[in-house]
Amino acid sequence: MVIETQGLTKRYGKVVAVDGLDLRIEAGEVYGLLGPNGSGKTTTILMLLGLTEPSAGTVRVLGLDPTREPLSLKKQVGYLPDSVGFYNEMTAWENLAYTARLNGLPRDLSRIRIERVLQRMGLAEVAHRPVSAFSRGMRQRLGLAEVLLKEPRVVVLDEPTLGLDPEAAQEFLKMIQSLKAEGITVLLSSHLLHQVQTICDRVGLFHKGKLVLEGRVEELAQRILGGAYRIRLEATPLDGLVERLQALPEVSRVQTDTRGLRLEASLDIRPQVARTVLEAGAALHSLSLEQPSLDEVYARYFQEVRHAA
Ligand SMILES: Nc1ncnc2c1ncn2[C@@H]1O[C@H](COP(=O)(O)OP(=O)(O)OP(=O)(O)O)[C@@H](O)[C@H]1O
Repeated sequence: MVIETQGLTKRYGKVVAVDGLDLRIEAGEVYGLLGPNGSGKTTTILMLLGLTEPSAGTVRVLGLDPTREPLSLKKQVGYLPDSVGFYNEMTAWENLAYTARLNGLPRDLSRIRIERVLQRMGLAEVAHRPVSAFSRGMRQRLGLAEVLLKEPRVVVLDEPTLGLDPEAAQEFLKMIQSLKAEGITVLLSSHLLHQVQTICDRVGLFHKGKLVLEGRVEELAQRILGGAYRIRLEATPLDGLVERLQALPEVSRVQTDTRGLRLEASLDIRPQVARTVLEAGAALHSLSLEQPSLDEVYARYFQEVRHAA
């Protein structure tokens, strides 16, 4: 087990930021800590890194106690905080060289590694430009390059896609995923389930400091939402459409609301939906894939729990 916590708890006065967390993450896993603002993700990360001390419970990362052995831990665990600070007037290369020096890397080795990480993060061409000219996406990639300089065994990323446009976010997620191929264990936090679900092996959903749901993404989406895909459409007239759409084998439910129809389906069947609407003689005004929000997953989860009780 690369990361293991038992009963991990952090209190700030009366606030219980993290409440009795039992987390087990294996080598080479990409694990997503998910949850709304204030649910305890950052506090958990800080305890895993030894940057804040637990109020109760135990933490082991690579077998080390982060509070007692912070230096050994820091050598093997890379951390990308939600906002990375660079020296703006320095170039990407100079920033990395500075970090390498702080990490005590010999000059020759540091040169080789800097080349490698810049190349890998797609920053080789801008290596000698000042960081002040970098976009948020480039800064994040430089942040990850910096983390990879020490060739860590574990990488922890706090809200890595925050503030990135969808394309930059996808690109960055792919880079994170590529770490897995090298056997690096990745822990990332996010409140965007739909964004991270493509790269995580497992996710844990936080709610008020507690891990309320954990598992493989497909299982969760399938289990909690009954269908991984939400399709929204506007068409006129709606008469008879609900029945026709309901009859599609992939569709598990159809709902009408003020904006039109909403389907849940086991696959992305937008082409079949379009065909069905047109065959019904209706006009199709819009058709899109809706991503389930994390709140919805929670809502459904609690509904299910109540129902079971
Ligand atoms: N240093 C602190 N002092 C007091 N309370 C804190 C401190 N840090 C966090 N908290 C509280 O602990 C709870 C969990 O916060 P945390 O930052 O871990 O959540 P989060 O899930 O990371 O949220 P976000 O998505 O906003 O980053 C919140 O209620 C927060 O207000």
